[in-house]
Amino acid sequence: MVEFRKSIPIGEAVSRIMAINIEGKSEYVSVNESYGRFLSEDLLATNDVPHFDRAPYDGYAVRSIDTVEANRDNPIEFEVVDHIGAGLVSNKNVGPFQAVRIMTGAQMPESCDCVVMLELAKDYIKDGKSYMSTKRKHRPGENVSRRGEDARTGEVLVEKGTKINPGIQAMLATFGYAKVHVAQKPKVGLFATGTELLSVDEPLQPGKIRNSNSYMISAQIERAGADVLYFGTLPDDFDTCFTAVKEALNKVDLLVTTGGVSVGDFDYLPAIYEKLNASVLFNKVSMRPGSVTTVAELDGKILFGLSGNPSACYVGFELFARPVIRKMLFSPKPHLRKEKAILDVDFPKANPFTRFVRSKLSVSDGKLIVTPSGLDKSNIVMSLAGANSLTVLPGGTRGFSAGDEVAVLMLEDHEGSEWPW
Ligand SMILES: Nc1nc2c(c(=O)[nH]1)N[C@H]1C(S)=C(S)[C@@H](COP(=O)(O)OP(=O)(O)OC[C@H]3O[C@@H](n4cnc5c(N)ncnc54)[C@H](O)[C@@H]3O)O[C@H]1N2
Ligand code: MOO
Repeated sequence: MVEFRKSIPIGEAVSRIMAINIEGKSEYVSVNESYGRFLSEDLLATNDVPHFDRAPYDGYAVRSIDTVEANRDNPIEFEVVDHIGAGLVSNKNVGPFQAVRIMTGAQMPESCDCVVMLELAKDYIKDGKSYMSTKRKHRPGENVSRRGEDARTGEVLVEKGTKINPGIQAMLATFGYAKVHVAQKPKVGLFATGTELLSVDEPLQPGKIRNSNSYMISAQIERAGADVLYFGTLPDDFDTCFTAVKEALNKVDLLVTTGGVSVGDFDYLPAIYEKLNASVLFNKVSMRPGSVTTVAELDGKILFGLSGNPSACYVGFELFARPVIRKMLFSPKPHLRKEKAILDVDFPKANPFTRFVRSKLSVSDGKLIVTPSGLDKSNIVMSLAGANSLTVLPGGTRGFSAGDEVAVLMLEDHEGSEWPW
């Protein structure tokens, strides 16, 4: 007798998972190791940037008031009293019609309020002294990079939960964060179940296939920002699977398995959850692919029983496991980014279930266009490589036509452009 399963809408399934009280933890790592990690605290400016007025050009620092009379027919002469490069500070008190030759990045002398660029100055020696002259009137503050123009002390510059990119790396160094608080990477355990599974280096045998889900899901776990603890493959044997899952749970924050969740004679995951006394959040979702996805919770750990069918497995991970990982990484928006796009092909057949079609999103004439990246069946592997998105086709009584506007979930990878742009 096949057990009865009550199918729930995808939104309800996601809500049940996200309602589990599971929190991320923080750790303190060197800035050298922080690229690609997620901030576990807001990033604050610890000083003004720049923290002194400075020259943004090579030139002469002068008092703007001394240039008021300068014009094409009336060059104004300045005595050059000092010469500084970036990193040096002039201690000269610059008086009327005096100048400091200053290089880009150097701190402005106290009494100067503008910089005459080298290109607008003529320099010469007279009676053994250095002079320069300019024919250009300068405004107060002209060619000066002001203290605090880039950032002000105490400003929140980047919010908690943001992935550290090269620009944030620059900020961290700018503010002297030799170490930074980031989210600990959740440890996600992974098993692939199935007696039919061969390893990547084995030759094909009758009735057997190579295990591709482990490699796919490992990459998805890493793309989401977590660490993988790969426990290998398991045969379709209840006792072996039960012991392996039970032991693995002690070592991980989340556990992903692929295969063995349907109603077949060797689909043991549902029975394993029962014997573990885990509370099953759902075991059927009104979606394709991934309808058999079964998710349970035990002692604050979530067990994701993903389908063995590769496309169903892929979609199940992105919709159900990824947001939990991102939540543990403090992301305020843990779900896949949603955009609207124009469908490029017809889906004439109505389907009672919401479909997540592996698809390729591209921009054409300023519009987002989406087209399937291959065959739309749950056992398909090949459509995944070219997929940068999942097209959402809500279940209902009608099909969809080319030109319809649809929701698209983005999978984060962006293709480059041809040259020239
Ligand atoms: N009578 C019914 N049969 C099936 C139902 C149903 O409702 N009633 N659901 C179908 C749907 S939908 C799906 S999806 C599959 C899901 O089955 P399982 O998740 O239990 O997965 P398995 O049976 O173990 O495997 C399915 C398929 O995927 C291949 N596979 C498994 N593991 C891997 C791997 N690591 N790498 C690559 N391929 C893998 C496996 O060989 C099977 O071909 O059930 C339907 N049946
Ligand atoms: O769960 Mo199956 O993947 O609906 O296709």
